[in-house]
Amino acid sequence: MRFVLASASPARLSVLRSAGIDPLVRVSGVDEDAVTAALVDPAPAEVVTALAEAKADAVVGDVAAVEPDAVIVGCDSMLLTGTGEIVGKPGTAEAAAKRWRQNAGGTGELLTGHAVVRLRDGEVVDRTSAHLGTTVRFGEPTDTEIDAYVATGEPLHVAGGFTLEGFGGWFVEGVDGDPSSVLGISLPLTRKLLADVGVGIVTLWRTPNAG
Ligand SMILES: Nc1nc2c(ncn2[C@H]2C[C@H](O)[C@@H](COP(=O)(O)OP(=O)(O)OP(=O)(O)O)O2)c(=O)[nH]1
Repeated sequence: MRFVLASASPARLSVLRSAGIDPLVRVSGVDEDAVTAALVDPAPAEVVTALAEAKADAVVGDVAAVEPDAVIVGCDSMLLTGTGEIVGKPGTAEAAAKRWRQNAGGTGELLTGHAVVRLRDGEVVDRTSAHLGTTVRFGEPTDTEIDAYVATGEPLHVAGGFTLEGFGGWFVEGVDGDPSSVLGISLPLTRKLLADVGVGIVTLWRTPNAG
């Protein structure tokens, strides 16, 4: 059975590879704004879960044609700020700097939606989804540090404008909860969701002597 990651995220791919999975990557190209706009007064967790489901569903046809027996995993991460705002990737240097000035010294909750779709003989036979929140405690970078961090370009393209394991790590005091979920995919939650559709994660691990 093949593990399919319906994501362009290098972080998600790295987390999975480090944990013994060599996914087939299929980028969904989902219009996240359109999916979100179709939701009626959604709670933040509903937004990330709906987006994860849309991403997984978007690649079912392509995957079924090449891997009729597969599990497809889609994810979406956003930051629920201390002021109750749900934000994605800053996209610009100005937005990233502003995000850090607002985050500094406070906490936020990094929400990651997860969706799993199981294919057998090219047909969807099961699906499940859930979200996970991880509390992030932000440090207090100086203006000089914020400017330098933004100048790396890193915060522009990640949810909430920070990373745990990259340049952002200097400015994150800690997390309460699953750190892999902050990187973009929760390993323990994905393990549970795979079990819910009858797939044991250890059956998907690369064999020890694989090249
Ligand atoms: N390396 C790293 N990336 C992070 C961290 N926190 C969030 N991210 C990344 C993971 C995702 O790539 C991105 C969140 O954006 P999305 O969930 O929309 O995924 P993305 O657009 O990257 O790809 P996708 O929509 O799944 O094809 O932020 C972190 O601590 N470290």
